[in-house]
Amino acid sequence: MARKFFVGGNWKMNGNKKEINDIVEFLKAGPLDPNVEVVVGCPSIYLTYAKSILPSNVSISAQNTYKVPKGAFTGEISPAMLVDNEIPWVILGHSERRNVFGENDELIAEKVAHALEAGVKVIACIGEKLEEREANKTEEVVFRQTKAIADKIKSWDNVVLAYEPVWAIGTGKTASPQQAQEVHDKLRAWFAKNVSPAVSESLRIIYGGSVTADNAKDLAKEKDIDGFLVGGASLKPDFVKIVNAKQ
Ligand SMILES: O=C(COP(=O)(O)O)NO
Repeated sequence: MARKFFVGGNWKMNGNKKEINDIVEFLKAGPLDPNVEVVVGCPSIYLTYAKSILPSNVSISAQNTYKVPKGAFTGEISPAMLVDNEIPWVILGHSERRNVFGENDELIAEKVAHALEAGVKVIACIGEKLEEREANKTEEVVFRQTKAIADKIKSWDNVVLAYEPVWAIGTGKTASPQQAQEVHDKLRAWFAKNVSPAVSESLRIIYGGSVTADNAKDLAKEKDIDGFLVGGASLKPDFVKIVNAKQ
């Protein structure tokens, strides 16, 4: 079964209503490859506003949720609140949640499990730091991060896995197609051994880390790269070229 190419935009803590209007305009103008699933990750406060003006061929994602439906967790939002507002996706485990806000594998896995149980689809992020790659620990790290999630969830049907090497995020130092493909291939082999051959084959594993209109086409040619999670470049019209990288 062919895996539908998936391109996520991660706006991070960026945007205001005017800038969101501008983004929506270039998404509407496209034209977006109809064979690509496009999802934009929007700051929580703008989710319902952005959803109300996005074109129908672009879906929307939160950038984080907590691990329980409700309670005394000041500042947090829950998957139940996303469902209540018809927000279908959430990004979880982003390296900035891990390294800036101190989220560990266990918490991220609990968040992923709870979001899926609540009916929210998940872009689950993993990736090694520069010092871990330089110490030849890339596989050890991404397998550990992935296993933590696999140990808590029953199905990968509503998960897209984003491999985002931390050393490539926001740095302009994109992983080469070979570097990214190598890790995606190892991850797919990990799923075949530790989850199932069917999940290994059907799971979309996308790459994130300084993806641009200039490098997206070469990355998209790699057989185990099923799309992208794009930060900075998702705020600009070139994001359309990244969506269309397979054309
Ligand atoms: O964090 C990222 C990637 O960000 P950049 O494209 O800006 O490297 N995606 O979630």
